[in-house]
Amino acid sequence: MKIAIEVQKLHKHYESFHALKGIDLSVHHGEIFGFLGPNGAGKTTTIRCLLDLIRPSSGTVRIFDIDPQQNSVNVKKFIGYLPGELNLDDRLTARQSLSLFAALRNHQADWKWIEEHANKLKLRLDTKIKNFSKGNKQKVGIIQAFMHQPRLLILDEPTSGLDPLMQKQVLQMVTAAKNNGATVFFSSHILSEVEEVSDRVAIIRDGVIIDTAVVQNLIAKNVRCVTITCEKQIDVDGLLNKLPHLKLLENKQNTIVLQVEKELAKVIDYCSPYTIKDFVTKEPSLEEIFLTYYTS
Ligand SMILES: Nc1ncnc2c1ncn2[C@@H]1O[C@H](COP(=O)(O)OP(=O)(O)OP(=O)(O)O)[C@@H](O)[C@H]1O
Repeated sequence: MKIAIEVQKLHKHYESFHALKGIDLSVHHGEIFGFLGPNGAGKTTTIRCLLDLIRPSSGTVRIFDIDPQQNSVNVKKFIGYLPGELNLDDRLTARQSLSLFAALRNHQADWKWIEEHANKLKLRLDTKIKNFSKGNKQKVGIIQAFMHQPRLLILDEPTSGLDPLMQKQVLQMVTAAKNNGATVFFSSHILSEVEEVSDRVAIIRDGVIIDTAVVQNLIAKNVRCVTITCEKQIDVDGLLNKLPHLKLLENKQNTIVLQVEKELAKVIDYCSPYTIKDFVTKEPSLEEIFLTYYTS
């Protein structure tokens, strides 16, 4: 398996604040890798270290086997990067901005591709940046990241500030890039979008990777979300004492919602004396699975 991004024991201190506490990551060639975490978890700090925009306190980064600290210019040539906060020159139009990005990369802009994608994103190329909303500026950032068809896309919250239709377009661009052979590393705190397009996902919280998993495996984990409604009020404390591995998601009047791994039959046995009126079980979304990581 070829590796596109390899990060080992990455630490970053901002003075006395320990923002990254030994991050290990390994992103395979040609995969879409979602980097999930709540605000302040360390996503942007990790991404900046990948691109050598900031230097880690310790640890190593390799991009296609190259150390970005040793070869920063070369590494950036084959990366398309969307920063979390993009600063564009207000005086330029979107078209002029994109021309500038192409010139900085010493790359001939592919205007057919740009115009096609500007259309899809409903971005007016001849409007000045100063007249753009936050979402439209984000679209310029997205196009500049993708437009030279880089081998590696590093996207910091690419759908931030976009409406749901535009978010979908961006996720389609991510998938199309993968289909053309690119590797995509993108951060997000929106679980559903990561679930939709990623092959694998890492969850970061407080500067620590708490899990890395294949999305399909996570979904296929034998975890079920169970909603049970009884005629009488269920003694939930008794249930949780008896089956301590259950996770109680909701408890409203005579209805409880549980995350259950193996104990489904025991839950039904326990609830039977309360006369079960309704019983629904479903696969949990990534959101429900990860909520347990975020809150535990
Ligand atoms: N330059 C800095 N100086 C001091 N602390 C910083 C600096 N940059 C980031 N931090 C802190 O490091 C932690 C991680 O920040 P980071 O921006 O990497 O998080 P994030 O996961 O990208 O969050 P968000 O989703 O809010 O963008 C936060 O607590 C943040 O306040």
